[in-house]
Amino acid sequence: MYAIELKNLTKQYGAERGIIDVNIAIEQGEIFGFIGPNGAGKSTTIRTLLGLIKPTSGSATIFGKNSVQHPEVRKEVGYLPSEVFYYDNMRVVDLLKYSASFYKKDCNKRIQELAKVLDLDLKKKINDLSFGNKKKVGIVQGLLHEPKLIILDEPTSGLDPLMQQRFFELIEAENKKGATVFFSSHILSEVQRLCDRVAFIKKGKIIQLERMSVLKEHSYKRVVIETKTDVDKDVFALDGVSDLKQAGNSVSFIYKGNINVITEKLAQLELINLSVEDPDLEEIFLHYYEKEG
Ligand SMILES: Nc1ncnc2c1ncn2[C@@H]1O[C@H](COP(=O)(O)OP(=O)(O)OP(=O)(O)O)[C@@H](O)[C@H]1O
Repeated sequence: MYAIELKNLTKQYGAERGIIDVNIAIEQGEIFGFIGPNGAGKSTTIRTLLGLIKPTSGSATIFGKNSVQHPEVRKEVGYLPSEVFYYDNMRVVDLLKYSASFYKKDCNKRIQELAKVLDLDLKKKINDLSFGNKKKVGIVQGLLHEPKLIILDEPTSGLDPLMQQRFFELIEAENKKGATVFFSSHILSEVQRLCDRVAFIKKGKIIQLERMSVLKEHSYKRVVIETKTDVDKDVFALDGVSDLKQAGNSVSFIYKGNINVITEKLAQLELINLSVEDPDLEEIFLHYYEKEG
C-alpha cells in the first residue's frame, strides 16, 4: 500500500487552472520532493490530498484511504501548511498542547525536544514571534504526534541556514524511524540532498518524476566563460548545450555530455575567466525536461 497515491488528480478553480491529471505514488518510507515555481500547483495538490479542498476529478489517498471519507487517516499525518495562521494571543506552549489534544496522546516530551532542537521559546506569545519563529511553531505542530506521514508545504521559507539544517536533520531522523515525507519547495538544492525521488510540477502538470540518484548520474554542468575578445555564440551551439547565453565576451550555458567536447572548444579561446559548476536541479528541469511537459 502506498503512503500517498494521486490518480489523475485535477482541480479547476472555476475557469482557472489549478492542477491537471496529477499522478504520483509514494512508497512508505520514502522522502519525496515536490518542486515547482510559484503558482505551479504544489499547495493545491497537497490541500486536495488532505481533503481541505475538493478535487474536480481524480482521486487522492493516504495509506489507501480517502481523507474525506476516512477523516481518521489524518491522525497519521503531520502537516505544515505554507502559510501558518495562529491565535496571536496564545502562548506557544498552549497552542501546541491544544494541537496535541487532537491526537489523544501525550506529546509533551516531544514538544520539549522539538522546541529545544529548533531553539523555540515555548513561553512566548505567538504575537511576539518573528516570521521564522512562527514557522518553527508550525514545524513542531506538524511533528509533535510522531506522524507516519509528514507533509510539508514550503517548510524552510523564513528559516535561517542553521535552522534549515536542523530542520533537515529532524526530517531525516523521522524518516529513519519510518516516517514517509512529502515536501514541496521551489528550491531544488534543499530537495536534492534529502529526497529519494522528486516530481517537478509546472503550470499544474507533472513534467518529470525521477529518482534522485538517476538525476545525479547525469553530469550536467553550468559553464561560464569570459574571453579576451567577443565570442561567436555558435561556437557552443552543440548537442547537449542548453540555456546558451552570450553577451559580448561572456558566454554561459548548461551542458550534458562528454566534457572533453567542451574543453576542446575552450582550448581554442583566450580565456580571462572560467567556471564549471553543478547547476541546481531547477535549471536542469527547466532547460531539459520542459520540452517533455
Ligand atoms: N482559491 C483559488 N482560487 C482561484 N485560483 C487559485 C486558488 N488557489 C490557487 N489558485 C491558482 O491555482 C494555481 C496553483 O496555485 P498553488 O497555490 O497550488 O501553487 P503553488 O505551486 O503552491 O505556488 P506557491 O509556490 O506560490 O505557493 C495558481 O495558478 C493559482 O493562481
